Amino acid sequence: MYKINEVFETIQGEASFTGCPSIFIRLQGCPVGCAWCDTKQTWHTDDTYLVDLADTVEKKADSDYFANCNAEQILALIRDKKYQAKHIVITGGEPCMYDLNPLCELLHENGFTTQIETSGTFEILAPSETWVTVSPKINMRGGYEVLKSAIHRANEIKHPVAMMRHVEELEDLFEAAGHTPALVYLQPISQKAKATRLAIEVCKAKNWRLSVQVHKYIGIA
Ligand SMILES: C[S@@+](CC[C@H](N)C(=O)[O-])C[C@H]1O[C@@H](n2cnc3c(N)ncnc32)[C@H](O)[C@@H]1O
Ligand SMILES: Nc1nc2[nH]cc(C(=O)O)c2c(=O)[nH]1
Ligand code: SF4
Ligand SMILES: [Mg+2]
Repeated sequence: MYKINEVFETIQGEASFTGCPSIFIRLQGCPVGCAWCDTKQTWHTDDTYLVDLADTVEKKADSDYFANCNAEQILALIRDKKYQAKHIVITGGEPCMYDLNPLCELLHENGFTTQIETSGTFEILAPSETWVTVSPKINMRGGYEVLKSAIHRANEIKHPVAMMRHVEELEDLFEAAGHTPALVYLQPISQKAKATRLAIEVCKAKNWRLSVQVHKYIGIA
């Protein structure tokens, strides 16, 4: 069973797939606790907040209600909504708290591509065709070993930054993992001007890329 916080169709606003029409599946539950997290409503998994799957579709505002369902029910919902997007982003919360193989395999069999957004603090259980965006949460839950293997699996890194220390921690992680992925994005935390300036300067210096959460600038989900 997957706990679904919300399902909606939008434009991917972050990293390599920016601009790609996408169906977002936001899973409930995250024990990592980033102070600046923009989806704190997904942290808990208290079943007193259970609703029907239909009530998680295109929520008008962030809420901590969620539905329990299986992969077939998610596919049926997406079919029913007649969404045009062929790319599905599974985010959270922390989606890798779940085994994502059954869900991604079913979506692939039905002609969708999949992407997951993960903190790298849990083992990544997803097919090799799934595009994995790792946003490593360093010195948080899970420990360095899990994070290091996530760096090797990642198709891209997307690292939230506000201070130079965040950049240094990322470089230390690449060093410890013995691997620097080809695609490294820096994402300013909460659109702060100082964080954005830092990200721009570091991207130029290291030939990394900038990810600015386009959806927040244009006011879409
Ligand atoms: C909400 S998280 C959910 C997926 C997963 N738990 C993770 O952290 O990757 C989705 C993405 O948003 C980023 N993010 C969360 N809050 C942010 C903020 N205030 N500013 C910039 N990026 C943020 C995360 O680092 C991650 O890349
Ligand atoms: N448009 C849009 N793009 C996104 N990319 C990653 C998101 C996330 O919350 O994981 C997100 C999101 O919430 N909305
Ligand atoms: S790991 Fe992701 S969902 Fe969890 S607190 Fe951090 S940013 Fe939020
Ligand atoms: Mg978001």
